[in-house]
Formats: sequence, structure tokens, C-alpha cells
Amino acid sequence: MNIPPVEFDLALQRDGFALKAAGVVPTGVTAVFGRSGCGKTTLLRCLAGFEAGCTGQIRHGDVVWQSARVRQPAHRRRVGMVFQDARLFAHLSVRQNLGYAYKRRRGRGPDWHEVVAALGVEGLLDRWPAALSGGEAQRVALARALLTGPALLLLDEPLAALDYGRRREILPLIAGIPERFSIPVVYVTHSRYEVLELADRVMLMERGNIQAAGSVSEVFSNPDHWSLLGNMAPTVIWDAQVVARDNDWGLTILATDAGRLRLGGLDVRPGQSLRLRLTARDVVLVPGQPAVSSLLNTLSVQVDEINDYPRGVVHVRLRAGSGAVLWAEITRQAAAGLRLASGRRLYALIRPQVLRINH
Ligand SMILES: Nc1ncnc2c1ncn2[C@@H]1O[C@H](COP(=O)(O)OP(=O)(O)OP(=O)(O)O)[C@@H](O)[C@H]1O
Repeated sequence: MNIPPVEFDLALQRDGFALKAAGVVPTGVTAVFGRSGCGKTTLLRCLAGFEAGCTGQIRHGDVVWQSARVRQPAHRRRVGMVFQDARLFAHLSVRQNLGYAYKRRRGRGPDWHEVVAALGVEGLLDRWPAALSGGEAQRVALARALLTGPALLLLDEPLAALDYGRRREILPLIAGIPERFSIPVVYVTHSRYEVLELADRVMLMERGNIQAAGSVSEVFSNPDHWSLLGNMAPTVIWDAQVVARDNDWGLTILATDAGRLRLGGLDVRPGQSLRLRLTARDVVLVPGQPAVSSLLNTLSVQVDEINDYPRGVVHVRLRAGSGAVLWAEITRQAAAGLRLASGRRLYALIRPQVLRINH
């Protein structure tokens, strides 16, 4: 199905804070990531039509939500929103909360039974909000937002108040929404792991501006963004596909742009997607291919760039396979021993501790 994107170019001025943000929300999950106070919630509120002082344009396909001449009120924008707290109507049962949204839906929207099943709230329909756990309440809030028939779902840190186990349960439900219901999702989070797990694209915000937008691997692998991401060493994200299982050795074989990798300890099926987070400390450089090593993954690499760092450390940018970039952090002495120079061919051994994230 062809789902029109939401395009925006917005500005808002407050004392000590200015939002100036333009972008596109295509289908899939778009994460909005940035430090506290950078304007993530404000951007969502502007998109939803809750900020009276917000100027600029928003269009959903051919429909103008906001322009110099038009200003659709929040209830006409077909936007569903879920916050950190569920904000259910306390005096209505779960069924009545959902029914309230369903009756007031704008245009066509997802089927009641499908939403109730997808969010696993059948068993909660006759309960009261006060008797729900935090995770249950958020699942009901997500179901309620979907039942309003939104063209865009805006989620403002919906899992921030939940424990690890509840987050693990709900993340896949959110990840499935765009495909199952043909509704793009914008997801605000402080957690880069949630971005890696959930998002197809990410917008990085800083001081009211969108500094970068693009695929998660592209934005997170860019050195310009590492300090905002809190990386301690050069770090890249690789998209990987499970191609096979080696049951004899309990290994999973992954296809990446750098070539095939064999990793243990994964509970995944062929066809599944993963993201690998590879830091410069996961990479060991050697001049020739070792005949035997405890590290199973050896990639043929070419040196691209060498950056000297204080305290005798060198960061080496490398290319492997069909252009995948990786970095190695080594000492200056090791760099001299390897006769490092741009264009030199080496082998990179990848430590098995590389972080793998189901996506
Ligand atoms: N109602 C308000 N009135 C005045 N200033 C506000 C209001 N809400 C937020 N601000 C300010 O606007 C700026 C952006 O706030 P916003 O809540 O959008 O940031 P955020 O990135 O969502 O932060 P966090 O991650 O902490 O939720 C901040 O400087 C904040 O102090």
C-alpha cells in the first residue's frame, strides 16, 4: 500500500529555546533521539497541533494540516499520540476507553478486533485503568490511539516508565504497527538501544534543530554524531541478515556488507534482520590471514584513514566487502609494526562480543 509521508517545516520560539525543524516522516518507525531539552516533545506537540505558537507547514500527502493560511486543529489532523503515562479515562473501563476512541475516529482506521488482538488487550477489556499494571496501561493506550484511525502515530517515550521486561514485551508490538496497520510511527526516546531495536530511520535533534536524518546505520555510523550518542570509541552499525544456522557448532551465519560473519549465542531464524554494533575495540588487525584463531571472523580490509589520538592511540578507518566501514583502535606502536598507511591491505579479526540487536 502506498502510504503518503508527513512533511513538515516548523518553527517555534520560547524564552531561551527555538525550534526550527524540517523533515519527512515516511512509512516505518522514525525515532527522534537527542539530549534532554533539545525539543523532541515540542516537535511532536507541533505535529499534533498542540502548540499554538508553532508556525510553518505540515502536509500529509495532499492534505495540508498547517500552512500560512490553514491551521487544522489537533482533532482534525488524524494523529494518535501516546505519552510516558497512559492517560486513560479513570472513570471508564478499558472497553469504554477504547470504545470512546473508536466512536470518534476520523475517517477509516484499523479494525477493532485486529487492534485488540495485536496489542494483546482482550483479557483487559473489563478491567478499570486503576487496576492495570504500567505495561498493560501502555498497551491499552496504544490500542486506543490506533482505534482513533490515525494517519500518524506519535509516541513520546511510551516505555520510559516501564521495567526492562515490560519494555521487551511492548517494543515488538510497536515495531509491528507500521506494517500491520499501514501507519507511520514517530518514536521519541533517550535510549540509543531502543533506536537500534525499533527504528527504521532516526532524526537526531540538538538545540531545537534536526541535525541529521536518515537510516539508523547511516546516522549512527557517522563520526559527527558520536559525541551526541555517547560513544566512547569509534562505532559503526551494520545491518545484517540471518542466512543460515550451523547446528553442529551452534553458530549463526550472517550476511553483511562487509561479508559473512559467524556468531554464537544467537536465538534467531534465517531471514531475520539484526543490527550489529561494532566498536573500534572489537576489531584486531593482523598483516596476514591467521591459519587458526579463537576469533572466527576474519575480514579482508583496506586502510582508508589513520587518525592520531592523544596518549599513543590511533583510530584506523577501514573498508571491507562492498564498502562497509569499520574502525580499529590500536596503539601507535602497533600501527608502526603493521606499517599502517592509507590503501594498505590487512585482515581484521572481529571479537565475538560485538553487540547484536534484533531488529
Ligand atoms: N510548556 C513549556 N513552557 C515553556 N518552556 C517549555 C515548555 N515545555 C518545554 N519547554 C522548554 O522547551 C525546550 C524543549 O523542551 P522539550 O520538552 O521539547 O525537550 P525534550 O527534548 O522533549 O526533553 P526531554 O527529553 O527531557 O523530555 C526546553 O528548553 C524546555 O525547558
